Amino acid sequence: MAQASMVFIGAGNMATSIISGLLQSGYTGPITATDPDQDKLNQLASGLDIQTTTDNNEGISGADVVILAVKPQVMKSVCQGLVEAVQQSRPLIISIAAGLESETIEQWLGGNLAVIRCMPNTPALVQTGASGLYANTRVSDDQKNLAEMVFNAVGISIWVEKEHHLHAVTATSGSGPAYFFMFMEAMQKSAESLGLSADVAAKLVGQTALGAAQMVLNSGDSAETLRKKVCSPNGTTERAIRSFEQDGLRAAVQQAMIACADRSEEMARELASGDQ
Ligand SMILES: NC(=O)C1=CN([C@@H]2O[C@H](COP(=O)(O)OP(=O)(O)OC[C@H]3O[C@@H](n4cnc5c(N)ncnc54)[C@H](OP(=O)(O)O)[C@@H]3O)[C@@H](O)[C@H]2O)C=CC1
Ligand SMILES: O=C(O)[C@@H]1CCC=N1
Repeated sequence: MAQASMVFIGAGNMATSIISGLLQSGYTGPITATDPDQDKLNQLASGLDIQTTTDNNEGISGADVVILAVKPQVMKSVCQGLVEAVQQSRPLIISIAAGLESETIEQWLGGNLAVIRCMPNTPALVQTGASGLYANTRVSDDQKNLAEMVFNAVGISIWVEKEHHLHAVTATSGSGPAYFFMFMEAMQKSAESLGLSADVAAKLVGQTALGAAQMVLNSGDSAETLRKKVCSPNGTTERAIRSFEQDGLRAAVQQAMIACADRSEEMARELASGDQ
């Protein structure tokens, strides 16, 4: 495993997930995290072999990879504060911000830089993340391998050839965990109203989601085939599935994912024009 020196700018949820995953996967290269909040940094670093600083420029000094993990709305000012340092050392830049295009980030950092854009998701926290990656033309094969190593440490990663496909990745896996959580919330509430305790409902729903996901990934059958295998003719599942179909579940999912991808595109325009 390549042991590049990495700095995470912004020590929030996603950076914490990725750093934890990297360390658990056996990565021993130097890792630094920066954040304005010293308490947050202390909490992150307790028990972990990483460096921390509240000074972004101090953090990126000597780094091979700079992972931008701040909210999209503060990214411009963060990048502007790093221009001089990155123009001198030219590290690989990886942004995980939703919506924000690689060209915009490259411009904000002064231009002529290798930039990878990544759309990860929160299951990275438990090493079952799914990340979409896009590289601009300045990124070398070694740098691509390094980025893959970072995100494979917290799950799986896939490359997209065209940057606009990241809007679809955002609508699928970036925001996707929230859809499943919502479905699980609804199932838990219904199970409770059918008489189960909250604890039992949560356990059964969580284990069922885990089992279903593992079957989709490992059984070799499609989700459609697996669904049909649960449905006994004129049985209970068939009745439930018919009810979902009648209530328009498929159309509702499609509408929600289109709305998500549209918002991702809208954010890209707003951020590039400085409207946010
Ligand atoms: N959450 C998710 O499911 C996903 C998020 N993303 C993207 O990941 C990025 C990070 O999201 P997330 O981890 O949830 O956000 P968080 O708010 O948890 O983390 C961002 C961190 O950056 C800190 N920060 C703010 N300003 C600066 C600065 N000038 N220099 C250094 N650090 C700073 C924030 O501090 P403070 O809180 O004090 O402002 C915060 O600790 C976002 O761009 C988001 O679009 C991508 C995929 C999924
Ligand atoms: O909601 C958001 O904007 C971020 C990006 C994908 C998941 N969370």
